[in-house]
This record gives sequence, structure tokens and C-alpha cells, in this order.
Amino acid sequence: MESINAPASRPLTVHAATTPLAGAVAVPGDKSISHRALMFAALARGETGITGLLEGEDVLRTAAAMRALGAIVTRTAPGTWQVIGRGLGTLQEPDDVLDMGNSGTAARLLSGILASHGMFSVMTGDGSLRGRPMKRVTDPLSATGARFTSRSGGRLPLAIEGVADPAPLSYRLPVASAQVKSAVLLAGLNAAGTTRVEEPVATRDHTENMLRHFGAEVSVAPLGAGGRVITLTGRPDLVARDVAVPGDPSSAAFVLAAALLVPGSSVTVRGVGLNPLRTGLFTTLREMGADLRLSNERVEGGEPVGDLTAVAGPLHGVDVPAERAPSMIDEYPILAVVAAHASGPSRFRGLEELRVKESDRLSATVALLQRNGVTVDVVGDDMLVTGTGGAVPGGGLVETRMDHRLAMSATVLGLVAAEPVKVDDTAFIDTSFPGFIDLMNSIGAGLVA
Ligand SMILES: O=C(O)C1=C[C@@H](OP(=O)(O)O)[C@@H](O)[C@H](O)C1
Ligand SMILES: C=C(OP(=O)(O)O)C(=O)O
Repeated sequence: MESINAPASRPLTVHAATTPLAGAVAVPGDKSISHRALMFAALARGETGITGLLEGEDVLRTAAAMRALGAIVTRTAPGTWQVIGRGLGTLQEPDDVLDMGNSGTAARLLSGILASHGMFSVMTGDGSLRGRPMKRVTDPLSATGARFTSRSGGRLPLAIEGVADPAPLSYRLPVASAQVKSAVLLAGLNAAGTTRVEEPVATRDHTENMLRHFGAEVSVAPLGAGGRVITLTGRPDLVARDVAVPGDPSSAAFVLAAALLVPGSSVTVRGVGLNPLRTGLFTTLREMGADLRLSNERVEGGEPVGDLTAVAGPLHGVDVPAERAPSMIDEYPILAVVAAHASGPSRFRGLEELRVKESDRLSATVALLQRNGVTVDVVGDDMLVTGTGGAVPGGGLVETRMDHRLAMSATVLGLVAAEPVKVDDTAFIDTSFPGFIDLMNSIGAGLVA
């Protein structure tokens, strides 16, 4: 897909690692928490300090958008940012189109904020984001009184006529999506009364946790088997509070997977966020027989954090239940790579949401593996991978389709394939994991960009 916003492409040929991977590293800050820290700080009164902020392209788009809306957002040192917000309901109408780049989280969460402020705005994104569904947020948000206009299909670019006195929403999520849940809750911040969201399956709860941290009243109650009801009292006095962003478990996934696969490796990733609604991959890897050790468990900035050490060893196939998908939704491409290297069959169930990520990750992951000689099928919404028992042929060209996670997954596959794996473009890795190639080289991957 072409886009005027697309960075120059950066192809990479990955050769098998010739030595074990070793060392202790830290990955960049959590992307979900970084977006939220910037947005919520901009809505709060006063000065918020953020440490460990992910300085990836996606989060930088959110920083630019909050500036365009009148917050003062300043980078004071690497990963350390200061945000001066003026308080809920006081955002300024942006002068120009808000370009959210490649980021679904930025676009969807911001929709909730823009809908609930009395201003006109227009939002767009890159070629990938313009293809992703927005009706999942604009449908519920329309009940606030806000109006959304777009071309047919309800995708970006989107014009938003927000309302200064939005009606509070009561909404049951039709898809398991933390982005939709968050958009509804954010619209509820500036609404008089109670906003209520029901989620049939629990999704990442960083919005709930961080809104409470900034002084909002948010309650969470169980709903049926594994679901939740979230209620938010509108018009809270949001007050600036510092935020420490933990390392992103979705980024640590690539480093740890590489260490599990390259023979003889042992790698520690320090300070990984371990919110239980994010750790489905680690559970799954252990079920595959992975030696994944947790140490130095602690709570930082209200989130559980720990150091994870991956030690290479034999892995076997796994059957991942659909209920686990929300807690590892971004990890299926790298899990598929691990399953391709493992012995025996794997089945990952209930992956319909993968079709609407930065790319159609179901078909793109299938293509990634097939191009490299691995047998893989899709049956309904399930992916079936036939493990090679450590004998991935490789030799294929992977199309990353403007999708950072495909680029990193293909890179890890190349480290253990018999023939070099060509990755058409690694530039999009910068959306979530700037410095990925250097970090991998610091533990011995030998990647030559
Ligand atoms: O809320 C968030 O920060 C995110 C939610 C998930 O998306 P969905 O809500 O579309 O499942 C995830 O895939 C994305 O990377 C980040
Ligand atoms: C799906 C992802 O992000 P987003 O929806 O924010 O583009 C991701 O990072 O894998």
C-alpha cells in the first residue's frame, strides 16, 4: 500500500544467528500506556511528568495531536516528558488536520476526546490506518450528540463535530477492544452523569487504571464469565500526576522469542510490564515448554513489572483458546514464528480481530510463514501452524504491509531459518520499537541493515 506519509523503505536480509544470543536489555516504554499518559495529562489540570515514554512514531503522533489541541507538551530528556494541561473541557480547536500516522490507538482514543469537546476537527492517517474500521468507535460515540462525517465505509479521513455537553453513554462492546472501550470512557469524562461500558471479555485496563490515577472515579465489577462492567463518573477534577511507563511486554515478546529459539541463548529483559491482561503470550510460551523465568517482581507506577529471562530449549506445539486472545492480541505473528520452529502442530483460536490491525495479520502471518516453507492454514478464525522441529527452511521474501509486528516477526524467523529471510521493509518498526535492530545486535543477532 502506498502512502504519502510512508517513510523511505528499509529492506533487511536476515541471516541465521551464528552464536547464541546473550545479555540483559530493557525495551522501550509501553505503547498503550504512553498514548494514554499524554492524552490524560493534557486533559488534567497542571504539570505531569512522564518517564519511560515510548518515543515511537505512533506515540509521537499523539504528542503532536495533544499540542495541536492546546496542551504544552515538552520532551525534557530521552523518555522524559512534561505535559501542562489546562483541565477537562478546555481543549482548543485544532487549526489543521490531525494526522495519526499508523496508530489505531491514537485515532480511536482521540475520537472519544474530540467528540466530547465543542469543536470541529478532522483526523487522518497513513495508508494502513485509512483502511482500518472507525465505525466501531463512531457508532457508539454518535450517541453523545457528536457528528462524524467520512467517505462511505466510515474510515479516515473523518470530520468530527464535537459537543460541549455530551450525553453520557451506556454501551456493550460488540468486539473485544480496549480501544473502543477507551473511546467511550474518554467521551464520558466530559459528560454530566455516569458512563457505563460492558465488555463480555476483559481487555487491557490501562485506561481505567490511569484515569483513577489522575483522580477520576472509575469502578469495575465482574460480568459473567470473564467480562467486566466499567462505570465512570463524569466531569471529574482531573489533576496532574506523574506517570512511570513500564517496558512494553508486546515489544519484549520479540527479544524473548528470539532468545527461546536461537540455540544456547539466555537473555533477560528488565522492567517488563506484567499487567495480567497483557501477558497471554508468556502463559502460552510456558505451555509450549519455554524456560521463561520471572524475577525482581515489583509494582511501578501502579502496574506490575518484572524482569524476564528466556533460555533457549526445545518447544512443542500449543492450542491457544479464543478467550486468551485479548491478552495477547498483538503477539500472534511472533507466536506463529515460535510455533513454526517448535515441534508438532499448533492451533490459535478466535483470531477475527487480527484482520483489522495495521495489516490483515491473519493473511499476512500465513504468507510470512508460507514464503519460508512452513505449512500453515486458516480454518474459520483459527490459525494452524505445523511445527518444523527446528528446521524452518527460510529463503523467502516477507511483505510487511506497513506493519511493524510483521517486520519484527520476520526478523526473528530469519535468525533461525536455514536460508536467509528477506524483509521488504523494516521502517515501520519505528512505530512501536525504535532501536529494535540495534538492541537485537547488542545481544548478538548480527543483523546488517
Ligand atoms: O488499547 C490499546 O492500547 C490497544 C488495544 C488493542 O487494539 P484493539 O482495541 O483494537 O483490540 C491492541 O491491538 C493495540 O495495539 C493497543
Ligand atoms: C494493533 C496495534 O496498534 P494500533 O491498533 O494502535 O495501530 C499494534 O501495535 O500491534
